[in-house]
Amino acid sequence: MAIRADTVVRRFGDLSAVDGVSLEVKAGEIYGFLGPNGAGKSTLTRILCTLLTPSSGHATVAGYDVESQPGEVRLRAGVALQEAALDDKQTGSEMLALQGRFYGLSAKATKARVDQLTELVDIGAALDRRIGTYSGGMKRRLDLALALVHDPEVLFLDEPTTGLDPVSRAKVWQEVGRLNQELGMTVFLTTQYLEEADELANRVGIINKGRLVAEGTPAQLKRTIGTDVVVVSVAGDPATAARALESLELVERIETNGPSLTLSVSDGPSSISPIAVALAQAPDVEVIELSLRRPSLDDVFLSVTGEHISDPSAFMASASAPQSTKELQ
Ligand SMILES: Nc1ncnc2c1ncn2[C@@H]1O[C@H](COP(=O)(O)OP(=O)(O)OP(=O)(O)O)[C@@H](O)[C@H]1O
Repeated sequence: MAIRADTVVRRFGDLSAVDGVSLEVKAGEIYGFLGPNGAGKSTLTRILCTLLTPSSGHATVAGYDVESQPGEVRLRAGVALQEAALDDKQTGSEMLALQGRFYGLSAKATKARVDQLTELVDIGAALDRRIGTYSGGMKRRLDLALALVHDPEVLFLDEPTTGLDPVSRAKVWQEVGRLNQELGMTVFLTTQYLEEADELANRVGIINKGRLVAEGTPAQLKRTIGTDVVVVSVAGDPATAARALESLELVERIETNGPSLTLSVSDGPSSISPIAVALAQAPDVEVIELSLRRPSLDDVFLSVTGEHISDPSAFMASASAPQSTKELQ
């Protein structure tokens, strides 16, 4: 097992940022740790990378205990955290060489490794420029290369694409996929982006308020929601609309979130007209929007927590995060 967490708790004062998380990640897997801002993703990642000790519970990485054998873990783990510690005045090559020395590689071995990595993370041409001139996407790729210098067994990526534009994001996805497929590297990736977890991860753990609330392959998780999802927005009382829909046999589950109702149904196309008729008959309810789609991981999150993962406050928080205008090029 590449990663094993057993009832890990981390408290900050009265707050349990990680509240009894147990999970296992097999060698060669990409595990997506999905949750909104403040859910506890970075805290668990830091524990697994030996940067923070758990308040209780145990964890191993590559078979070594994160508390009693941190040196062994660090030799086998590569880490790219949200706030990359890059020195703007150095060039990419200088930082990579320094990282090689830090891990005790000879100059020759470092050079060979850097040649291999620059191809892998597509940063070759920029390596001899100062890091201060890099775009946000290039900094992330350099940070990824730095995490890979010592050829780790397990790679930890904490929100690797937050703040990146869609093109840079797709590039990071491609690289992570390649590392996993070509080198068989185990990847533990935290994200607040549903598509990222869906696209990259073999298995996803959903974390909310420090607890693991659902786990499975993206397909398994979505299957728990039903075959199709109908989303209805209403003016008037959503509870009245929900009551009108509850009596329909074809509706398996209803989640109400503000004026919006998310219905799980087994057969979407044939559910639309009975749903529209039931809503038309409900007193003081006006339908603003009615749409049909396939289930997403957000529907899974909504069904286990009662909230959307992508609520506006999450977007506000990420918009004001350090990676803003300058790095978005
Ligand atoms: N050093 C600390 N001292 C006090 N509270 C902390 C500390 N680090 C994290 N927290 C709190 O623990 C909770 C979980 O934070 P964490 O950074 O792990 O969440 P996250 O899921 O990674 O969110 P984000 O996407 O914003 O990074 C938050 O409420 C946060 O404010």
